[in-house]
Amino acid sequence: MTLDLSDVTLTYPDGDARLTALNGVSLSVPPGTVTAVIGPSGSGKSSLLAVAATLIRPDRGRVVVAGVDTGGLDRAGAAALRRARIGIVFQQPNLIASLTAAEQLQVMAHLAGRPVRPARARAERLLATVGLAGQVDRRPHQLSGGQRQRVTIARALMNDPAVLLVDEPTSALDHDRGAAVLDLLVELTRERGTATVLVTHDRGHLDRADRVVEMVDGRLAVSTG
Ligand SMILES: Nc1ncnc2c1ncn2[C@@H]1O[C@H](COP(=O)(O)OP(=O)(O)OP(=O)(O)O)[C@@H](O)[C@H]1O
Repeated sequence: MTLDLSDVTLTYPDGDARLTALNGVSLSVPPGTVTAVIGPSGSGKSSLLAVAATLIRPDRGRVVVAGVDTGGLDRAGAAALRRARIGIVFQQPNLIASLTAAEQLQVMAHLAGRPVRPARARAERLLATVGLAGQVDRRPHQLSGGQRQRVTIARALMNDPAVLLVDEPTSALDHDRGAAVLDLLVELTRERGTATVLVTHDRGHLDRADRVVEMVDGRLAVSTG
């Protein structure tokens, strides 16, 4: 498995007590597959992604990314693993206003310590893959909402991640554009062999996923497919 969470428990401080956001969650995601995570607001979906992304360390349990047990990493080690092996697409396209689409991707190469100039060609290829061949030199304000989300998907793939974590990618899009973005994510997952986890409220698109799991009150309640 490319992504393995076993018996993960995460709590947050809550006044004098602790709030349990994840309660003994286990999830394994094979390469080249999409696991959709659904569940009510506050059930722990974003917390699950944050733990898988190594952005938050769980209180208990194991998170293994591309064969690396992240429990043994310090902050710098986790950040390096994240940059090299994990692609993240957030709900809102968090692009840098002053940079062109290609430059948004080149920054990722720079952050991973790779040379920026050769990254240009790779950025252009990836943008073409997500249907933005003609938009590489446009800045975010010159792109539609769907195009901006495509830039963030291409950016997440820039360093060839093993794990792709996607939080509500269609929430800002209408039905057809949302469907197109999800089709693209499934296609890229198959082509690149990423272990993809997709948090979504949108039950209309679930048939695209290989598996659907449901979070309820910090637990993985139902698993289908
Ligand atoms: N930084 C934090 N500090 C304290 N409590 C938090 C923090 N982040 C989340 N929580 C709490 O943890 C629980 C799970 O939150 P989480 O954001 O993971 O849920 P979610 O399923 O992603 O919700 P939504 O669908 O509304 O985004 C909630 O009760 C939330 O209030």
